[in-house]
Amino acid sequence: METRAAIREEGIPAAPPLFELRDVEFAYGGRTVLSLRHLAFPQGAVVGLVGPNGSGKSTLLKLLALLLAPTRGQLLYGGQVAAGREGELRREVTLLLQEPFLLKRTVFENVAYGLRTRGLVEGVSERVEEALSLVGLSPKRFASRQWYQLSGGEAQRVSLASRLALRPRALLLDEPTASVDESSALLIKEAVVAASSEWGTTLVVATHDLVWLHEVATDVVSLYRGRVAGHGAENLIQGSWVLDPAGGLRRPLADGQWIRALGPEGSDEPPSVGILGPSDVTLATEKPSHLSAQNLLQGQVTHMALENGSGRVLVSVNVGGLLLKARVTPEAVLSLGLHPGLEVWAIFKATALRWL
Ligand SMILES: Nc1ncnc2c1ncn2[C@@H]1O[C@H](COP(=O)(O)OP(=O)(O)OP(=O)(O)O)[C@@H](O)[C@H]1O
Repeated sequence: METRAAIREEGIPAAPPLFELRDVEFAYGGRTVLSLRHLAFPQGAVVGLVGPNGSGKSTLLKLLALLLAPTRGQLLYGGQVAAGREGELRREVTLLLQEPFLLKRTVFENVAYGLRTRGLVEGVSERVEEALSLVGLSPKRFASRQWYQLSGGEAQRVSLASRLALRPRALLLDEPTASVDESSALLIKEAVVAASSEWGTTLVVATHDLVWLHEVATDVVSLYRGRVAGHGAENLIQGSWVLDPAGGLRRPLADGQWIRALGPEGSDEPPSVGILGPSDVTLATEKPSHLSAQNLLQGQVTHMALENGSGRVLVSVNVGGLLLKARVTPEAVLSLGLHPGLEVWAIFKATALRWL
């Protein structure tokens, strides 16, 4: 079956995903923190990893970077098992951490280091200059600076430049803009998107910058407690689910409204997180008079972003302090006159909520 799925109609074999995880588990000291049945990252894709703190994003990136090995299951790279090929693959895959790590040398030496360790002798200066320019650092002004003569944002950009200089096949980024100022963040985002479009670099980015992510990502993997909660902008509705006297479950919102859901079958304990797909949420600008859906929540549009993967618009609505995302067509945005600040009704069925 799998072989057939990998063959396109015209008989040309489809390229295997750059990374593929099959029944992968990872445990720290006996505690399983990742459990992934199947996950594939196509070549040239821009994949976002989202999820609350501790959901396993960094651990997954370290597995992809071949810095950790699965406790169980298989990681495939380019269709072949990665185990045993780590040294070779680490030349193609590079990970940028949240905190910049620089050698105690000049900017030039930092960016050139990886090229030299890979045996490149010719054209090192050109590659360093190209990489520095990509992250918005003038080679003239910065190449000879020492590592301690940089701001946090500049240091992170040098760190990124040292990876871009390698023209990696896969660039893995762990919250690359979390601890830098806005202008550095913009330059970092532009540089990684340029790497993807110029060299076809596969990007996997863990970030809380959802607006940017939905603009550039071809797929968004939502993690929760080490499992895939869904693809795309899933709403993870955590905490405080209680039994509803009218049946099912309900969760209070700060403004006195309630979300209603049907509980997972066969469980006496209220679950901790409900998953609601943004396509299951409908928006209305007037309160509907006839309604079969059990959830009718009043809120305010806070922001809107074009979702690169689907061509739809993700509309974030603040309902009683909870940010709920709805996926709507561009036509619906126009016909409803949606814009930030608008009061709307978010509508979804109690049965639309899934449980992890
Ligand atoms: N070195 C470690 N030793 C033991 N447990 C760890 C280690 N690193 C992470 N963990 C645990 O593994 C789980 C997943 O952590 P991970 O850092 O991958 O999550 P994350 O989604 O990247 O979180 P954050 O958004 O806070 O960076 C958490 O429960 C965390 O406490």
